[in-house]
Amino acid sequence: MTDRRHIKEIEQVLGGTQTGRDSFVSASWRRCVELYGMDPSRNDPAHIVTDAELRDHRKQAEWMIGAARSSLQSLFRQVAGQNYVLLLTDAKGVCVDFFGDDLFVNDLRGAGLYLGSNWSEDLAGTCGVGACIVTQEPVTIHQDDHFGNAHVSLSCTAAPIFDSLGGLAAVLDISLLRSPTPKRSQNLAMSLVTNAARRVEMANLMAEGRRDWVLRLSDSPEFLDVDPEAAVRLDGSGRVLGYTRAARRLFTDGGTIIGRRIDEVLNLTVDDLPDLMRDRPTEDRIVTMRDGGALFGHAIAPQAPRTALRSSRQGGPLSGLAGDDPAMEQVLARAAKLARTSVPLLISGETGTGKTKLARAIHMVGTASGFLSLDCAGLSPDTLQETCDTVNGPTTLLLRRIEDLPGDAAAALAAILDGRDCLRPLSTTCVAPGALGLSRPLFHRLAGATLSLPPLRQRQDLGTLMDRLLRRRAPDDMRLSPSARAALLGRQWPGNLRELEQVLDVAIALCEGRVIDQSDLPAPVDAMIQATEAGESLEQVMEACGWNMSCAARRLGVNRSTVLRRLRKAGLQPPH
Ligand SMILES: Nc1ncnc2c1ncn2[C@@H]1O[C@H](COP(=O)(O)OP(=O)(O)OP(=O)(O)O)[C@@H](O)[C@H]1O
Repeated sequence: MTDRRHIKEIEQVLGGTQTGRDSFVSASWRRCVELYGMDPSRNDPAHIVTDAELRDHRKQAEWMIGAARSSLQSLFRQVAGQNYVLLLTDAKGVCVDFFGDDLFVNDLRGAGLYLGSNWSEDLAGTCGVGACIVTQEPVTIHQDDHFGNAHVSLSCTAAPIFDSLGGLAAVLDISLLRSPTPKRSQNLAMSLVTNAARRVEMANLMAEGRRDWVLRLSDSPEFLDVDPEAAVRLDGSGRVLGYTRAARRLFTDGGTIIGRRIDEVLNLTVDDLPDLMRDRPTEDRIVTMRDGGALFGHAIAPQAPRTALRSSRQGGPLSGLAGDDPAMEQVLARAAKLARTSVPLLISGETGTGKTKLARAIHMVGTASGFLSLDCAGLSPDTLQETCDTVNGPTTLLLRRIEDLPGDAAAALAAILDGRDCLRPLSTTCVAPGALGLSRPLFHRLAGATLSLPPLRQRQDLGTLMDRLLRRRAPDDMRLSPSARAALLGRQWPGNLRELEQVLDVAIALCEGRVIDQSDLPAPVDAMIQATEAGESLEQVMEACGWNMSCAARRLGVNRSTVLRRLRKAGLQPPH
């Protein structure tokens, strides 16, 4: 487009005519004339700050340059040989870092695509960086989208980078000196630059967050651990300390995000974060949102000493494991004191009492930064050795179900523990410690102290645990009817907390409305086993239940319509 046509189009846009330009371009042209008093016919050269000013800008942006470096390098490798230039500018538009082909340095410098150039809109007119700073959104300013004639050969695609408090910190720009005419030729550049900006925000949040929980979130399980979409940094009570831009989508009301509690928007509290750590399969780390959506979560535990989480009474992972139960209080108080030592711990209790969960919480409160988890059943000495060879610094070694450890692996374990002081074993077992049958040397290397978890039927905090699990696993306002609650409180729970979780999951799935009733509860495992063992016929069950469908359904562990169907099939009818 000639200079004259470009100027004419700007005049038309100012006069209110739609010329087919993107609206954010027209808005920027208007600002250039009406706000900054610019003249499109002037051929202003690039604005370059002085060396002293550049030093100041770079110094202020030092942390961002550090966080962005590796993302910029990898982005530059991706576009190598295609004549793209990468600019990192600060929030004022001054280029503080630069990657370009040395062959074109003079051309790039002349066009202002270089260190120290100032691309703020009030100086450079409509341009990628300037428009991005004003709109705080990714933009492509392609060729004659630029306001001044000096820049109309450029194509610039820019994405904002936000600091963890939500303020604009920098702009990442990818530019071409000469590009194909269609604007859509830059769609790929847009996707590259927005992804790179997201990674820079993530790197920055991770670098800040070593003393806090970080919860990373992704729509798809494949990318969760390698390239998550969003992240929040949380304090010990689950309040947001920092976030990446993409995490704004969680807080849809548009208010301030810092200081908000994560359980306002997600069905989890900070006590649930250990369940989202990397030792769990990705598919199991589903986080449901209060609005009904679901995401995959990856929780990263604090790495540095966490003074705020030291005792179970002060909040944190240990206190979240129990409500008001005297036996659990004693176990957790003991665990809190032992957690920060390097004493090997043996945690015993029936299946599903929460031994693994307690071990993770102890790791969280302790000082070791590394965490390894192994199931002992079928563990080979080679796998054990290979896993322990990855250790680099103080590490917790969680050994699940130590009673199942094969003999040859037991010998290897004793040797490994002898050779590596940095490994702290936390073992779990369903067998009483005295009956474990481990060799004496290995026993002493594993059980410096023991912790014994009570079965759920003996705990006095069953009601609190039910409420917490329901809040975590069910939609917002789902609750238990008084009779369902009483029925659950009266059960024996041979499968302990695991069984409780499963019973609630079934009830939530079967419940039609918002109130879980007795008929939504699966039959107690014991009753099912007894019914099968006693070989009760359908008729006997019906008689025992006074022909009450709901009662029979519960006793058989099926729903009412199944009972009805079976009755019809068996030709049974209630006695008149
Ligand atoms: N205090 C708790 N509050 C809520 N849920 C819990 C609690 N403790 C454990 N759970 C849940 O119960 C289930 C079983 O817990 P965990 O795996 O820790 O038990 P375990 O004693 O190690 O079981 P096993 O001996 O069978 O391996 C898990 O899904 C866990 O999230």
